[in-house]
Amino acid sequence: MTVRQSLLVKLTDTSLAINKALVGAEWVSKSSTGDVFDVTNPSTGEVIATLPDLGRQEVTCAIDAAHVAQKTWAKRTGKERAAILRRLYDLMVANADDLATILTMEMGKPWSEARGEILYGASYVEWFGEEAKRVYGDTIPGHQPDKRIIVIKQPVGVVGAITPWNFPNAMLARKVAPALAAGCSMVSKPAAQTPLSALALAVLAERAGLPAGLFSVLTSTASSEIGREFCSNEKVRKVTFTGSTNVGKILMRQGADQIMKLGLELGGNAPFIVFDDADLEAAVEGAMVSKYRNAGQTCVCANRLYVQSGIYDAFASKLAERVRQMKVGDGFAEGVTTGPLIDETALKKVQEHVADAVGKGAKVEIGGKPAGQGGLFFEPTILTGVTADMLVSTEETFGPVAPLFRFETEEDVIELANNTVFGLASYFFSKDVSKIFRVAEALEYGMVGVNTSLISTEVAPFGGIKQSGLGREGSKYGLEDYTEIKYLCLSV
Ligand SMILES: O=CCCC(=O)O
Repeated sequence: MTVRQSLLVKLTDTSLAINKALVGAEWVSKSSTGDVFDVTNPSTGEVIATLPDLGRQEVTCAIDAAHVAQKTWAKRTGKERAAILRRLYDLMVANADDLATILTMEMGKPWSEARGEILYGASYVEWFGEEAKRVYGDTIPGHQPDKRIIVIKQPVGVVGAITPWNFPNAMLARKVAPALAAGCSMVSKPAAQTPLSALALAVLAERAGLPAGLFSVLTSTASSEIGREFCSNEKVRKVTFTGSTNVGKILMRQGADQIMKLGLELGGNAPFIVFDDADLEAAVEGAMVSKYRNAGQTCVCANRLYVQSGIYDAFASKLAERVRQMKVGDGFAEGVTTGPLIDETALKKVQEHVADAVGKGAKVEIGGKPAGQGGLFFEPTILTGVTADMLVSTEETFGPVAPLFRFETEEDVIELANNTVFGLASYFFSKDVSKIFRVAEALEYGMVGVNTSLISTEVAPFGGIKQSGLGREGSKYGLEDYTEIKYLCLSV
């Protein structure tokens, strides 16, 4: 197993680039089958590491270790758990440059954006470390004179986590941090495209003093096999997953026999609404951040931009002015704002969405095609004259394409925005206070950004309704999702 020189030479601390998987207490360089898989840099297509391709045998080992380790961990005080998480947070910040380099190499996003993700991931570790000391219960006045009722919260136990490639550090950090804070253990399976960031996090967790066995990182291409084991192994008490709605449904079905506790952060189809009375500059800035962050590969990315007739042309032209200044390329190159898409399938989907829209009458204002000389890059794109019969209206594009729909009234746009099975993030821009409350309450979404698209933070509950998922990540609610409520009834 190897990590290639092209990655190692970019690191200050090369021991963060690991070519082994962490199974319980053991770093393993060989799978039981001997299978391996390559990790490639999506900007160059070059192989940067070869890792053991683990299967069911290693998953059960990791779960067994997590089961044993969790019992002791749960007995530690919140303050002790907090101290380890604080050390992990400090290590993540101290090593942010290297962690960002590993992330950009395996995922492609611009290095400064990758560094931002590391700090974002670290913020969850800091937050949940602090919250570890505040897993409060409750007392309830008894229902009979001799009765006293006490509510306590206990860790759910072993958690299986499946995390995505688009935020290889932050999505894992915001699962493992609350799990550990609550007294759970975690067996994680990062996306096969981006396992190196997860392994680096495990190295730092070990350095922070996390007891062995509590946090495994399984490198594998066998996602469905591992998901099935998570859902059917009786030692696992919760499965947390960030990814597609289709896979979320499969996990729900597979977990049914065990009544598995599930945390699901699934697909979105975010509406981004600009009313005539919006602050135009703020709306354009919001669209830039929401639409083009991570080359549009974010579950909370604006997918459908609804712009009211009176401001449509001005918004389209100002947005195009900003998009024209964007630079596509390798995430390590100076001034690059947009990296590659993750793979060929992603590129094909974006091309298909643009071709479908154009075929049905949309106009490409800017972009609209793969960028540069081949590879996985796609030009930041704006489509105008977009209508509800186009694929961009119903499916998540997951690419740097902003389709601008025109609307006339508040009632119309609420209906259009809610006309989807998804309910993750939504955004709107208006200066009218009454309208702000009306629209925010009418949007059927777990998160609503009002005059801002910067909604992701460790202090707020991130999550969706409808087919966008179950549970919340971040905030006090994110910790509660890793606890069980037990009530004690005392006769005195
Ligand atoms: O893609 C999913 C999550 C992105 C975020 O936390 O802002």
